[in-house]
Amino acid sequence: MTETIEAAKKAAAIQAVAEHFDPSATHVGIGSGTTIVYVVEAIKDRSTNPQIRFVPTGYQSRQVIIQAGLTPIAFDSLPDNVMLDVAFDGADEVDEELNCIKGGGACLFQEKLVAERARKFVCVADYRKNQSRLLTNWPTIPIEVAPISVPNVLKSLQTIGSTNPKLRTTLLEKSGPLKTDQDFFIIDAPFPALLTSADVAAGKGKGDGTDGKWEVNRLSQVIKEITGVLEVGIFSGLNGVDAEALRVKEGSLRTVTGGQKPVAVYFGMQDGSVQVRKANE
Ligand SMILES: O=C(CO)[C@H](O)[C@H](O)COP(=O)(O)O
Repeated sequence: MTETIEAAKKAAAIQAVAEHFDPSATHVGIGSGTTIVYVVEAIKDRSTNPQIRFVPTGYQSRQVIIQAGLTPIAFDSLPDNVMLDVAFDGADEVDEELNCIKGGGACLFQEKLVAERARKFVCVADYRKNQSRLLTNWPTIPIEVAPISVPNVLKSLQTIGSTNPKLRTTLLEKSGPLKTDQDFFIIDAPFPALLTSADVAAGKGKGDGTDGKWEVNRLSQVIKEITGVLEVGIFSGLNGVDAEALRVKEGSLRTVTGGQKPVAVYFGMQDGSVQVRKANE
């Protein structure tokens, strides 16, 4: 089982890198988790530009870059006019519209910053993450919160329909809440499976939570508005390519339009094949 999963992650990583990593790229975002390790290995095999710099999404991600003999650069030292050519990351669950749940490994805030800064954001995952709706197999939405706000946020989440949101603790329960790279906490909030925007358009629900059902984007916005929430582990909205097109059209700031959704997700399957889900297909 573990061997099949690891082989699936590796196969997906190799194909994603072959199709989206240009060896002449100058700046590349690197996400967090176990799958990203295979992505970095594949990049290392292909990279020909000694000047290339890798932007990590946290401590673990930075270590993966360094251990591969590649050069990290901090997100906040990127010059204003520099976009990442591409960013790769894992995901905990992905729906039909390429909305993702992330944060299973307690990284989500820096992952979102990096995804939004990339011209192309590409996700790599194994078959367990491939679902038609979010919260099918993955049980909760990870939410990064300021420690002092935990009771308020838990109460607000219950008000909007999360049955039993919980503060994430370390594996050793006695050592208390798990801390993120920002020294914040993570709350894991269960909700019923989320509607896609197509579900709402097709009249399968309003998606505003009134009947207990939330649409992905609506839920993400409502959680983000709770005081004390730094970031929500739902990556939705536009993908980087569409966000860039809108930014150019409107002359607006990139961060206004977002760009958190991947342009493509590579799923390593149980039989060794790779299934690719792309935007606008
Ligand atoms: O969001 C993340 C970390 O917070 C990871 O990208 C996500 O949890 C996937 O991890 P893995 O590749 O180990 O399955």
